[in-house]
Amino acid sequence: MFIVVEGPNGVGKSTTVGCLAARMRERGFLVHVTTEPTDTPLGRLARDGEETWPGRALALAVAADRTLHVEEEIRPALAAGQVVISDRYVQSSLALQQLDQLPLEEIWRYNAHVPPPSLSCYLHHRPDVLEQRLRARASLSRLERIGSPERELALYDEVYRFLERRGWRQTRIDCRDRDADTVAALLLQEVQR
Ligand SMILES: Nc1ncnc2c1ncn2[C@@H]1O[C@H](COP(=O)(O)OP(=O)(O)O)[C@@H](O)[C@H]1O
Ligand SMILES: Cc1cn([C@H]2C[C@H](O)[C@@H](COP(=O)(O)OP(=O)(O)O)O2)c(=O)[nH]c1=O
Repeated sequence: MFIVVEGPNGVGKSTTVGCLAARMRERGFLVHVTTEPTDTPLGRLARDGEETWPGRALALAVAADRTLHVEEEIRPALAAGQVVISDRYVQSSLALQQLDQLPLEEIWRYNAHVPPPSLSCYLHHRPDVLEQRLRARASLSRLERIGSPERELALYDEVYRFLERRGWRQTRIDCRDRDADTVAALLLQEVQR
């Protein structure tokens, strides 16, 4: 089982992934948690380049990192019988690289070769709450500065419809008035279904 958690900056992806992993481990699953960009030389290069590179270079670097992530980490963990939960995957590129004016079809071409997850979980929330959370951060990345929670939510909605048409298994969870563990419990129900 390969589960990905997606959504705009500050929506609670990392926190929810932690809660979902804990709930699954309690139920006896072997869980491997991972994140994109990865904590590898290629992933760190993409993170460092985000501030200054042209959008297309960043899109390609992130797609290269994802390709290696699949081959060297995700597939081996799945083959070993682990459940893999990734904080960000293809949807992040389809949404975020559009902030750099790249067309959706071009971003899709860079990512079309990686396997679809068993389930992609899109977390969403009210834009004003996300804005408040971003304001609490010490610094913002370039993409956080040029985008906005409202724009990111609109892009993720568009990407959700785009992937529906391509037959991806997805679920969309409203995080309003739900703590991270409640969101994780809802995700687990979806996973079990
Ligand atoms: N469901 C939730 N309800 C309230 N606060 C949350 C929830 N999920 C996450 N948070 C808080 O929101 C902030 C951003 O969460 P984080 O997991 O870092 O988001 P992301 O990984 O999507 O950027 C953190 O301070 C976290 O504690
Ligand atoms: C996964 C992914 C990340 N990124 C960029 C967005 C962010 O600026 C940067 C780091 O991702 P982010 O999830 O914001 O990392 P963290 O919260 O750990 O700092 O990578 C893309 O541009 N496309 C992608 O597909």
